[in-house]
Amino acid sequence: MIEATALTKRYGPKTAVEDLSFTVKPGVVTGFLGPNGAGKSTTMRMLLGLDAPTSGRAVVNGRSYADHPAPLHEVGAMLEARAIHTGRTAFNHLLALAATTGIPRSRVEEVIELVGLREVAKKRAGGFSLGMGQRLGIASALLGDPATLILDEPVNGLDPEGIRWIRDLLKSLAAEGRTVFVSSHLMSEMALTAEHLIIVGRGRLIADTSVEEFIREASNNTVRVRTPDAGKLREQIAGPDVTITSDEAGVLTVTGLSSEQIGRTAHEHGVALYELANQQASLEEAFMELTRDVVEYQAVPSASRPNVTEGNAA
Ligand SMILES: Nc1ncnc2c1ncn2[C@@H]1O[C@H](COP(=O)(O)OP(=O)(O)OP(=O)(O)O)[C@@H](O)[C@H]1O
Repeated sequence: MIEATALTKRYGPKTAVEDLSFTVKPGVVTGFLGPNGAGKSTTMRMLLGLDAPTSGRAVVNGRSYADHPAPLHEVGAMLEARAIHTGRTAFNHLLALAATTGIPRSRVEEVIELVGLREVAKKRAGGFSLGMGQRLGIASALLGDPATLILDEPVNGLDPEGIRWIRDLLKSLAAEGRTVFVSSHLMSEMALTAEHLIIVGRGRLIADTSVEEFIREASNNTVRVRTPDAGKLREQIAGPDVTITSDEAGVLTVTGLSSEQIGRTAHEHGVALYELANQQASLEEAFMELTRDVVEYQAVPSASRPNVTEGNAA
């Protein structure tokens, strides 16, 4: 379990993280999402005791990282996959890390197997591809068999096979009851990997939601209706919270009503429907919309900001 409470980090005049509170629970993969510069890495560094918060608290399993007697067994982390001794072999790199905390050689062999690096374990890590470097980073994180994993952008730069591998690994680690907290700036990737999402923009919390809920909101009742009676249907479904547009003869795009409500009204008034379909915004679009609002909110003084009702955007 990871808990951030009113976490704030300032670098001089720059506020990287502001009043951020969230909880990451064990058993599911939690995605930490936000555009570049949103404060994800800074938050992760504070969770790992690598950066001191200006104010607020970051604890893992009830204690700050530094207060854990054997932190490698408690929290495994991968912040910069390339932060490795390039002159050493992958095996020796892990062995050196293990030796500092009394982890046996057999565990090194185990994690090498687990991340699929057996073939190249005796090669110098300096010659590794980005994907192999990421695997080695994950092997280091897993070395102490920790209950909590914190990984910063582990899929960055990986090929589709590598991405799928990490996705499956993270899910299986969570299924074992671990806390898995993984950052990304790609909504589409997180939708496939995570069950829960903490979304940040400009250092602040934007959403703390399940992926399921996010997807449901993203598909926020825009319905495409094709009918030979568009004029009549338009009259029947019009209302104060309903927006109806038409870019094509005989086709209406409706927000503010569900497909069930439209279908029922059409039936009651004898309007034939040729098509009635929920339109789902792509997750990436929904994510950009969500984070764009934060940028606008920050950039435009409130007095000149138009009064936008949430959920009514065209
Ligand atoms: N040591 C530092 N000194 C000054 N500003 C910093 C420092 N570290 C981070 N920042 C700033 O704080 C903000 C948040 O950075 P951070 O790296 O945490 O974001 P991020 O969400 O991880 O983004 P990215 O995916 O680009 O790494 C950025 O504007 C960044 O420039």
